[in-house]
Amino acid sequence: MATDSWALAVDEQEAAVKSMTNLQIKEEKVKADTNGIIKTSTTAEKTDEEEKEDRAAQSLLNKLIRSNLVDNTNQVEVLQRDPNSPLYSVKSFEELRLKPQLLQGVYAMGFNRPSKIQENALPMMLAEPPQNLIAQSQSGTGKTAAFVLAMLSRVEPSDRYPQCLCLSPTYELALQTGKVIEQMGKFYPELKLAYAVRGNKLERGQKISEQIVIGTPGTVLDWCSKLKFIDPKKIKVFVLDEADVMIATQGHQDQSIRIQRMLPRNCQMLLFSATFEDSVWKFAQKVVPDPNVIKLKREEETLDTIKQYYVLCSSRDEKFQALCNLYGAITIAQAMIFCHTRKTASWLAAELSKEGHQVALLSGEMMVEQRAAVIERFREGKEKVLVTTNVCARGIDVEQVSVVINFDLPVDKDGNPDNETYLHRIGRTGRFGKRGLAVNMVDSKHSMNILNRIQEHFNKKIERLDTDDLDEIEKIAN
Ligand SMILES: Nc1ncnc2c1ncn2[C@@H]1O[C@H](COP(=O)(O)OP(=O)(O)OP(=O)(O)O)[C@@H](O)[C@H]1O
Repeated sequence: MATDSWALAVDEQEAAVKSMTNLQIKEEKVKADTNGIIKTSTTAEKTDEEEKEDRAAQSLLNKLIRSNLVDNTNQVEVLQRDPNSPLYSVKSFEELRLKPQLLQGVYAMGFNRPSKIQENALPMMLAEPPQNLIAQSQSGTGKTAAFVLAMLSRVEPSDRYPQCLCLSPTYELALQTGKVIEQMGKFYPELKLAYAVRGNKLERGQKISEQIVIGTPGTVLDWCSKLKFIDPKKIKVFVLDEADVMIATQGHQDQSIRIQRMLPRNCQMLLFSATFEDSVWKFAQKVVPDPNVIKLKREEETLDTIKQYYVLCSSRDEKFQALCNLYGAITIAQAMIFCHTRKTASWLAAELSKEGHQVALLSGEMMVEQRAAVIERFREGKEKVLVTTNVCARGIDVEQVSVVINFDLPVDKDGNPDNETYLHRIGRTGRFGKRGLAVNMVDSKHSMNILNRIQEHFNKKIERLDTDDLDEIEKIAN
């Protein structure tokens, strides 16, 4: 499969960033910090809640760091457009009767069997006549691979015009999906892919010959209407990926609907989303007529297998001291330390480094690629401790983390306990029956009150821990 040279340049740039050492990143951070202190503290003093959550960045980050499927034991929920037609599901890729080149591509990617969502979604997407589908499941469950397989199955390589159109919310996400298309289609040398993204300028009056086009709504709309590079009437498969991220971006929703209106009636429409709020569902119904619907619930997080403690302190410095006392015990495994603000996270990482501990800092000020590099190193165990803020670490799964320290307890913007975040931070440590450890730092009456309310909410006792008592620390670590 051919790749445009500019796309290659982006790849190279990305690879260069990925290969940056953590030291470089840390040095950059230090520079940024020093500048920040001299200049102003406005960015540093923002709380987590004030930081605008950037869904596209979060989604890209997840894609960059993910190397395999996330585990999910929930049942897939299927709502058929025609409830009387038989429901097919497959347990192997062979059963799908894919073209041999495609099956080869699937195996070359190391896939042995379909993921949970793929078991049901693939037969539906590949059925004749084509059926429309709305699918929702959390990130990392195999949605991208599923629709890429559907597009590659429907495309006719000898026809030299666009037949499949895929919309992504951002330039970077489009490139990531493009990579999957290239990997899976690598035994199809005649198949070509075009990127309809800003900066990819074509000559006016040109018609593109690539069979698959992936791009962002604005540019795709221009290519279909104003510039007429694509004849929308010839599109057989239309994919709208990351619908929840898409509608969070101003203008994308309208542009997507306008594109969809130009497509022929018999074009297969597929929409994917990691979450399914009402707004996403309304949008999905506008762009996908007569859909089948597939949903896979998130894996539930529980506090059952987690030992929870709190440490009573009277100031931030005392919290730091308590953390240092605990340090030996927590670094037996890998630990994540959560702070409320970027400023505290930077301070804490710097202080721990001064003590000679090797820690990684994940901060909202970093570029997505830098963040991915930090997480990658942490996953590889190059650092055993990761200091971060909640916004930054939301949705990131690092399976081997078994210790979570709440340097600051999670609170919402009104200062009330944020139980959901507490569960999400801690719950991940005890997954798949593994035992986990959570330590909460409490430094005021107010935070003690928050802790009590968290205990009440989950109806689980959080034990007091004395970090000066070495025997006790030893006990919790084992
Ligand atoms: N059947 C499979 N067997 C093994 N690995 C798979 C399979 N399907 C997908 N994967 C891998 O699992 C990871 C997650 O898959 P994919 O990116 O398709 O998930 P997703 O649901 O689209 O996630 P996101 O919402 O973040 O885009 C990828 O590394 C992908 O290569």
